[in-house]
Amino acid sequence: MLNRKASTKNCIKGLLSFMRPYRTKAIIALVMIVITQGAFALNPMVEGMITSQLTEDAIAILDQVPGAHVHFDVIFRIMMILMGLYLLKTISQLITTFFLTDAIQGTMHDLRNALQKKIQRLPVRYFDDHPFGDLLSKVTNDVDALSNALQQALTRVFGGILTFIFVITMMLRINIWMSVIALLIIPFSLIITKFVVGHSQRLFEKQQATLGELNGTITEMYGGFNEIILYGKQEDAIKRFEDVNERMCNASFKAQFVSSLIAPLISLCTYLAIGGVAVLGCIFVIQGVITVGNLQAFIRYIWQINEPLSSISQLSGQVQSAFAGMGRIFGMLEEEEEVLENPNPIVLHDVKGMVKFEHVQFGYDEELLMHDVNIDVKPGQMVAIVGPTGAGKTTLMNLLLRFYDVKGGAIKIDGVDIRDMPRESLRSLFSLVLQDTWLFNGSVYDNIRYGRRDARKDEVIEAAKMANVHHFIRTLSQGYDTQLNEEANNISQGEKQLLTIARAILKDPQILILDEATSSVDTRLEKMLQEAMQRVMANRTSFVIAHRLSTIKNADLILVLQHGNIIEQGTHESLLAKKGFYEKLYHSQFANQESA
Ligand SMILES: Nc1ncnc2c1ncn2[C@@H]1O[C@H](COP(=O)(O)OP(=O)(O)OP(=O)(O)O)[C@@H](O)[C@H]1O
Repeated sequence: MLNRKASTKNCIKGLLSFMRPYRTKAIIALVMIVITQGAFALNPMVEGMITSQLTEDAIAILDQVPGAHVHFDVIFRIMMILMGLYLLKTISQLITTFFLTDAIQGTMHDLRNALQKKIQRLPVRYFDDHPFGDLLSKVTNDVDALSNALQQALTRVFGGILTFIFVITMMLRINIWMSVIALLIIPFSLIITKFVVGHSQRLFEKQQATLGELNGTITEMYGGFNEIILYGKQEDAIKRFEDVNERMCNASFKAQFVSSLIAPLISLCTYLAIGGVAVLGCIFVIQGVITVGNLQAFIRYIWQINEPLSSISQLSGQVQSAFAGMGRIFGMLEEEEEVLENPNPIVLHDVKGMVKFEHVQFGYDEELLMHDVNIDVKPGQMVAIVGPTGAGKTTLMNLLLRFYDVKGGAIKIDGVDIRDMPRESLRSLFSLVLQDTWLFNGSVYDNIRYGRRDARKDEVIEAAKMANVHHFIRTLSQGYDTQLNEEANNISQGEKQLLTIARAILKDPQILILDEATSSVDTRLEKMLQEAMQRVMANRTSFVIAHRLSTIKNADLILVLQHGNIIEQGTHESLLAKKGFYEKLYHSQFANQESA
């Protein structure tokens, strides 16, 4: 499934609703931008007044007009006004940055929180089609792109528009014909920008694609670091990397070079306009139509409109990527969430742990994987699930946890359909001990306590003892305070599993789901694991995806799965006596453990 993309209208509506709590700050920032640009536009005019005054005084002195002198008092007053304008511009710019940054970062903070909350409410099915890297990219890169564009676009686009309005007004006040020449820059700049952006866009796309390739190569190399060394492929790896890196360098050079042509080309137009205005302006000064100061101010105005024009291309790229990011962000926020069908959900109390699958039908897509699954588990029973790979063992557990909904029939716990229970309350009945143990960046203590947040330290230690992991933890440099790294690769697979068993014991769930590790561990650890598993399973309904002979032999009920359906069920002895599929599976998968 592709990423859902929100329409531009919905993106803007969504963004405005996220910005609403910060509207006062945003409005203050916008008003400050108006003041900044106003002050900016007045500067050349006032500077020109000084020049005009000085020229007037100089001419009078040269003409030996009686009483002629330099009017320092007037010049001083104008300079005071000028200083006031500089100060006003600086202060309003500072206030703009403060309020705008505050409003934008607040909005981005809320947006990231909303995305995170959304991820928690999305059905598990959503994650089948949306890779982790993609979700990560939405919460980080897309939000960042939006934040940068807002920060830049709001000040520069809004500021740029105001500059145009103010500056053009001032130019027209000075002289209409000079304005016509100066404003010719605008259409020429737009033509140049369109032409260059058209070319650079394709080059940037190529650069992004090569960047993706480069990232992919790096991820692949670090992911398979051990294998590359093992097969002696370091030279190949370096060569492949160098090849992509070379292409990246070429692509980036072309994209950057072509796009950087805009600013000098627009400046060239500006110089030509200045040339034209200077010639015409001098004639007008000689004719007394305008003052020298006005001519000076006019030339400064031309430079003022050059700046926003030159930054159009840079902004257009940023705005485009922000819109792309917004489409993905708001598209995800529009995704359908998990819904609870029953308006009056039933919360179970004093759960006994009776589990029933009644004529369950299920398929991940249109095609059914399970056609008619019936299971009846009594409270406290240990159920072993066996079957070849892809038979549907994990799927059975996914249905029990309601990660997916059945397409027919029902699953009941203590006689209540799990669809009638709130999802959190259903899932709180379970503990999972999986092969792919999930430990997070934090202390050993925190990792075990994840099973029950309010557990005391002595309870955590007790659970660790029950899980046979206490002694191991004591051998770690900082005991329970030892930090596990991100992938917990500073401890072994078996030890990780013991820690998750301790977590499950601490939670004391009504029902346990356990996926036995297929990888072999040393005999001592194996024995510790076995004992710990026995303890955690005692007196509660447990489902074990079984890989060990001892498990199937001890099971109260064995479910034999093939192609998604339960083809046989019973105890080890009864199933062996049947001489059916289980017997074959037993001989191929389990019997060899007898001799081991
Ligand atoms: N999220 C999913 N989307 C689509 N098909 C899936 C999904 N998960 C599993 N399947 C398919 O459903 C079938 C049963 O898979 P399941 O993971 O339940 O098997 P399993 O018995 O647990 O296998 P294994 O022992 O290898 O873990 C397989 O054909 C698998 O390809």
